[in-house]
Amino acid sequence: MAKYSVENEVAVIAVDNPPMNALSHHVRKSLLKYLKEAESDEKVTSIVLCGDGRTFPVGADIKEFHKSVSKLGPTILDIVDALEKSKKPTIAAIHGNALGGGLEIALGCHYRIAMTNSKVGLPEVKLGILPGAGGTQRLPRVIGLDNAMQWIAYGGHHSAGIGASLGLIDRVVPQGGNIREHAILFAKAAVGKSLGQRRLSNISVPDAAKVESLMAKHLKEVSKKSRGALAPIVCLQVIKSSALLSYQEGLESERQGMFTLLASSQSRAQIYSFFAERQVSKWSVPGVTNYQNAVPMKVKAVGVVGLGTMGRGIAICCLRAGKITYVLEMNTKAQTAGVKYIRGYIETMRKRKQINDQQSSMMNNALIPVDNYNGLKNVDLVIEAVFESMKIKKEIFKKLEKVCKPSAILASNTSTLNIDEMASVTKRPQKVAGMHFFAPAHIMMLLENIRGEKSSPETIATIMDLGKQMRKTTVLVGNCHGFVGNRMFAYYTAESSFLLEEGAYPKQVDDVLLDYGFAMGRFQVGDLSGTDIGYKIRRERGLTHKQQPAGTPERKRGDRRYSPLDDFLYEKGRYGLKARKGWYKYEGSRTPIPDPEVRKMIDDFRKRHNINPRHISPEETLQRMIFPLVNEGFNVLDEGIAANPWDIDMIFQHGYAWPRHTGGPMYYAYTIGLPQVLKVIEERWKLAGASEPHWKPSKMLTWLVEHHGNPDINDWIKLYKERKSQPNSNL
Ligand SMILES: CC/C=C\C=C\CC(=O)SCCNC(=O)CCNC(=O)[C@H](O)C(C)(C)COP(=O)(O)OP(=O)(O)OC[C@H]1O[C@@H](n2cnc3c(N)ncnc32)[C@H](O)[C@@H]1OP(=O)(O)O
Repeated sequence: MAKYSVENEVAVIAVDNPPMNALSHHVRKSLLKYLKEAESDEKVTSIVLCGDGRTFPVGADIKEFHKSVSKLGPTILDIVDALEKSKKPTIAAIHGNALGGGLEIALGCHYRIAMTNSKVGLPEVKLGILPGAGGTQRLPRVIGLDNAMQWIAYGGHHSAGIGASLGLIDRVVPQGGNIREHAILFAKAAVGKSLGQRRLSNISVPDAAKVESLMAKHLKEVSKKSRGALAPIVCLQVIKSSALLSYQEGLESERQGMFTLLASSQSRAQIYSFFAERQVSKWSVPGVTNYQNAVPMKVKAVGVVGLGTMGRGIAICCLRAGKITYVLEMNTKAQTAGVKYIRGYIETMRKRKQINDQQSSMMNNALIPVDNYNGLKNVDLVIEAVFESMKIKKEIFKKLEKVCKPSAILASNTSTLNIDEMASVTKRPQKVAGMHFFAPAHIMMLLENIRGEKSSPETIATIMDLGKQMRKTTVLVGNCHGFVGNRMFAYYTAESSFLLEEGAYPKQVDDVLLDYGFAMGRFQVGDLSGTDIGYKIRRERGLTHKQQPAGTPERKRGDRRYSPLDDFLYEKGRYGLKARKGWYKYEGSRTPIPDPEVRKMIDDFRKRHNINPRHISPEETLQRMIFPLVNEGFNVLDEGIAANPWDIDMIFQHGYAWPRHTGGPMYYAYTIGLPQVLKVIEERWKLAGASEPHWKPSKMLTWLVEHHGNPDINDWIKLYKERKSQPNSNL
């Protein structure tokens, strides 16, 4: 709804639709009604449009998309038109955020004033759509084509100050000012002034002459940054119309563009992702506890054990979240290097204006290096971040048990190992959990939190809350080898090496993944993170080529298929980008170049094993990489290791850079259709057999297909659990 009042001859229309004042159908109706009322009231001389509560409208109601209610009039465009056509000056009074359709109605107003700390932007591209209420045509007319392309094709939020410097915001109201009062004064002063040039649809695009070169520049950038995504490209094409066509023709092109994008599976996937991101914080452990009833502990001081790459990144996350951060590293050289890195990073953030001087000195003061376990006696929570070895981790947990106060939570940053086994060496298993950060920890958005069998509700609530304070997408999962992300990802990696054995080369596989939308292929990523990482993990598990007793078949571990190609690569000193050679070679830049030496290694291997290389199609490559991972995703759901398919999808989007426009592996499977996915998995299982158990069709996937075909992704868990809980379900 909206609220209407008249103050000192100024009509004030305040949108009132908490929490974000989204422009839902009932809001649009009420807005248009009050606009007409203000227009026809002779006592009203000008009109202010604002938001009640937290913010100016943040856009269309995303929940209405793909539903018939979104089409019910009046549309946002009807409101924008009414505001612009008004004979009385209209002023948008912005506080909080004016985003998407919210900014578009502000663009319909003749003037815009904004609080200094408010943000403006057209982020629709992130939902796989475009600004559909004239924003693609008005924004370039006011801030120029180049800026509008940048704003719309990337969907960033911008400060009111930037908006003012580009002519979008007419006045910035300083901190502490009352936006409504300022707007009323502004509106009074605007009465009687000509509105002709204030109507943005009347003016022309200032840098229209540069349209072709700007198009080329932005198209190149978006194709690199959002590979495979449709929306940024359609946005650019539609913005181009603002420079070449009349306003009305441009609007028609916007309408067509919106139609195309709304019909695409990409917009559905991105809208799903928007809600999934928010949904994961509403965690629950069925029958035990959930985000609403568990109370987090207050965490003032955190300890980080180990100052390697992970420890450093985690310490930065803790400092940024305002924690006193004790970093324990007993090796003096490693400690000096680690502390230098952290302080250097704080300085970089200050220089980039991500933090101010005061925040920088607070973070520096809060960083406390210690060189023995006693130094951790006052912390509320410790995160162990040492090498991935159960033996070492257990020793650390025993020491922590002795020195840390009884209330302290002991967490491990393990990426694969059993949390319960670590908890078993302490007297406080209820206070033990996993906090799996992804490298580089201070950059990657994901935190995969692992609840142990005995983790208490308070412990779970505390690690989830800490993730939120670190501004990470924080997902709660259960305990098993590799948890959710690495357990599923293992099959993606394994299949990629099997593809090399059978006929593909690294670039061929990577190209398919790039076409799918990944920013980097599997082998490029391997080189970037270092081929030594995987090797050390396999060595810890006794799997590497060199650890096998004589006579062990090269391509088997136990009764399972194994590809030793990754081991051979490492043993040749090809550690990846840092060694300038890995799956690719690197000559003076980070550009991967296919290397004949790697090709020979693969060819020799095939000859030794009498493998006749065959052509592997892009379709087969993609299916072989993604479907086993999806199949394992269903096992993970079946076992309750992940609570919902969107938990898995968020792990992959934020931890493994899975292309957002596909929604993630589980949503992608839903888009393809579960019956089709199952068919491929079943065919492969027949071919591969017991030595490749990752192709064994998941019970949950099979049951869903048999009984429901391709049910809505929101119903998977409900349908399956209902059936599973029935007696004699055999599930
Ligand atoms: C013919 C078509 C014509 C015009 C089309 C226009 C297209 C659009 O306008 S699309 C929408 C564009 N706007 C956005 O994408 C902004 C979306 N919102 C956000 O980015 C954030 O919510 C935020 C405004 C930056 C605030 O962030 P934060 O403070 O972290 O709050 P959240 O947890 O994100 O949100 C709280 C709560 O509000 C729900 N919500 C937010 N925005 C919308 C929305 N536009 N529509 C519906 N619901 C929205 C969000 O889901 C949260 O709900 P919970 O139930 O509490 O999880």
